Amino acid sequence: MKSTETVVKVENLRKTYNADAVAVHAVDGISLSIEKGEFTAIVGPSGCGKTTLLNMIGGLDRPTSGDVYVQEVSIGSLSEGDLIDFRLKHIGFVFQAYNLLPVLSAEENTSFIMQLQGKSKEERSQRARQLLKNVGLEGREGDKPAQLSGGQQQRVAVARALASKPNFIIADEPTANLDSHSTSNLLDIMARLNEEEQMTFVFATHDQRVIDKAKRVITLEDGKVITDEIRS
Ligand SMILES: Nc1ncnc2c1ncn2[C@@H]1O[C@H](COP(=O)(O)OP(=O)(O)OP(=O)(O)O)[C@@H](O)[C@H]1O
Repeated sequence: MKSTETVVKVENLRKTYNADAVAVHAVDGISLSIEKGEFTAIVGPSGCGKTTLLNMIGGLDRPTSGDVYVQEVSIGSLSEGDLIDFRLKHIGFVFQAYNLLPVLSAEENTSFIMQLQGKSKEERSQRARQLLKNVGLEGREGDKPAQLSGGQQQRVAVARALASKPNFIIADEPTANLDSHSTSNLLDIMARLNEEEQMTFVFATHDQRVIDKAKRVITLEDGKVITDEIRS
């Protein structure tokens, strides 16, 4: 039997918003595990809780109750400062809007997290260049985001997410702003990183092209998991 390594475990997770005095159960009692090497899509209609779930898994938002374990650390029990350090080391993020720093070059955007981690200039530069090469951006290291297409910017965001050698990458609607050519290029890169380096990806997506590539599809409705399908 294939051995598995759990990278994320979610236990009875809930997030309730009380906007306008009406309780919205954005995530309503979800328990699941993500294993190393998964390529998982979280899907479901708008408002079903995908982003809220991902934000709690990534430690960007705190649950109302329940817990998230990353590499067996209960991230809910970390102080704000420790959580920031933990995220930097263990979790990579790719967002719909790329979120690159406009004044920094592709290489500087990629190496920024390593700078926060105190890595030497030489190590940062070497790794950033290698990562940009891996996402097909050799020769564009000095370009600022405005000089790159949306697809190229998103590939810088993937390189940046990989920079800290995270345990997994969370990608919230990463293809929402991309044309079909850039989407297929980005998906091929992420699938290759998944196959060759066992990098674990968790997507929130509406995009059928992402869903078609996923090895596991978790469907949410009203903050609950309604199906969890592993594909062979
Ligand atoms: N900060 C907030 N304050 C109040 N309600 C919120 C907040 N964030 C999310 N919600 C509500 O929680 C529910 C889940 O939202 P969420 O953004 O997680 O859904 P989603 O599945 O990611 O949607 P989409 O596919 O449109 O991005 C929605 O009803 C939303 O209105």
